[in-house]
Amino acid sequence: MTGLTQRRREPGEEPRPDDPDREPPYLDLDRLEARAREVLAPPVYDYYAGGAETESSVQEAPQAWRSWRLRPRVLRATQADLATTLLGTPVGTPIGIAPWAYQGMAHPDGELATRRAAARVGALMTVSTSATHSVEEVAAAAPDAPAWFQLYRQHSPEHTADLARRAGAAGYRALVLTVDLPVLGRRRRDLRNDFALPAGLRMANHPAPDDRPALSANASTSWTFDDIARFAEISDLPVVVKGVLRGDDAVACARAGASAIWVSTHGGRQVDLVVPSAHALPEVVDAVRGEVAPDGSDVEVYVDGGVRAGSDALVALALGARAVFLGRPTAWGLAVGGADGVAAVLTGLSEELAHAMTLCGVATPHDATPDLVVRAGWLPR
Ligand SMILES: Cc1cc2nc3c(=O)[nH]c(=O)nc-3n(C[C@H](O)[C@H](O)[C@H](O)COP(=O)(O)O)c2cc1C
Ligand SMILES: CCCCCCC(=O)C(=O)O
Repeated sequence: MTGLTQRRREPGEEPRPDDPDREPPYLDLDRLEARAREVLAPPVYDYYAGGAETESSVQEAPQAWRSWRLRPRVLRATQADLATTLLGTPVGTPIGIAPWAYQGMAHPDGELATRRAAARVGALMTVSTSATHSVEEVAAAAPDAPAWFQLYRQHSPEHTADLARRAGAAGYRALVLTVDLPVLGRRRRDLRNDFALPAGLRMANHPAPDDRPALSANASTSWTFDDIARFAEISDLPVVVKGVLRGDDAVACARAGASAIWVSTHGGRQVDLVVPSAHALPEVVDAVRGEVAPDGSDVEVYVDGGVRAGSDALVALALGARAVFLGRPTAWGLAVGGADGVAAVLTGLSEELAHAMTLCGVATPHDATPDLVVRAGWLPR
């Protein structure tokens, strides 16, 4: 729309959908989510956005990062470099992609697009068991880029073990056991919508991929501590345990053979009123200090949940996370812009993190130490 027919926009007014200068707002994640909501079918949007029960944990997660304050170091003339290693694998940024299911609902290329985006920006992607492309198809989308495979226990033990083996054979660098889903959380939006995978999409790693399973609150996916060493052996991969929120559990996982602990509330989709990741992280980091992974290196700690800005990520690194993972922001990027959208979200937040690091006198992720943060005394703990 150009020329005389175009009404001048008021300051702060959103461009209309047919406005050609309507660039996707990749750096404003609330607006990006609003844009994704326009393009997604309502039950799909609800599935991605929603959480357990009242969703207070979904709301609280980003706020919890903001209950910390940064203490900048000055006079350091710092040029930030985001490169680091995760379980020995070099990555270009400590901001990675958390596993999230059914990406084909957001974009026809689904996980393939996300994987290509991660490869383009040097970020690590974790691929969900509940993917709409198979473990091998996603690996082949960017064969040289590092990725991890997230494993859910399947009804048949043989099928679960087979998936672990296939992940190893397809070149994934770690197996992520998600332990916070012994049963599915009570997600009121999905119950109300009777949510199921839309026709035409398949659960590609499922034994009967053309089933259209509804998310069932009764499907038990419990792991035990014994599974940690067992799956490391089956796959020949290091095991990351995802969904840990307590120091005692973190130590028990490390002693059972985990190479890394991933602090997560599953995006507030499992337990409502759960302690936010931003507050659980220090306890877990303290607890695993001195714990040794099977290869003799230190047990690493990662975190996700409500990370929406570079400063949130810097707080997480300062509290001891080696990497920070994004869930929903990458879903909104995929829905709005496919691989370009995911890459833009990752690049935007990584640039913000580098900027925050420079402003705080932090040269590398390893230089983000606990003295850099303090709890904001005037906010509820
Ligand atoms: C739509 C959706 C699907 C998810 N699917 C999985 C999954 O298949 N496996 C898993 O371990 N976690 C899953 N998660 C949890 C994410 O890995 C991650 O913990 C969470 O999204 C991080 O919070 P954030 O969305 O606020 O960034 C899912 C999260 C969302 C939003
Ligand atoms: C019975 C397992 C379904 C898991 C679906 C994916 C997931 O983790 C989610 O949060 O949704």
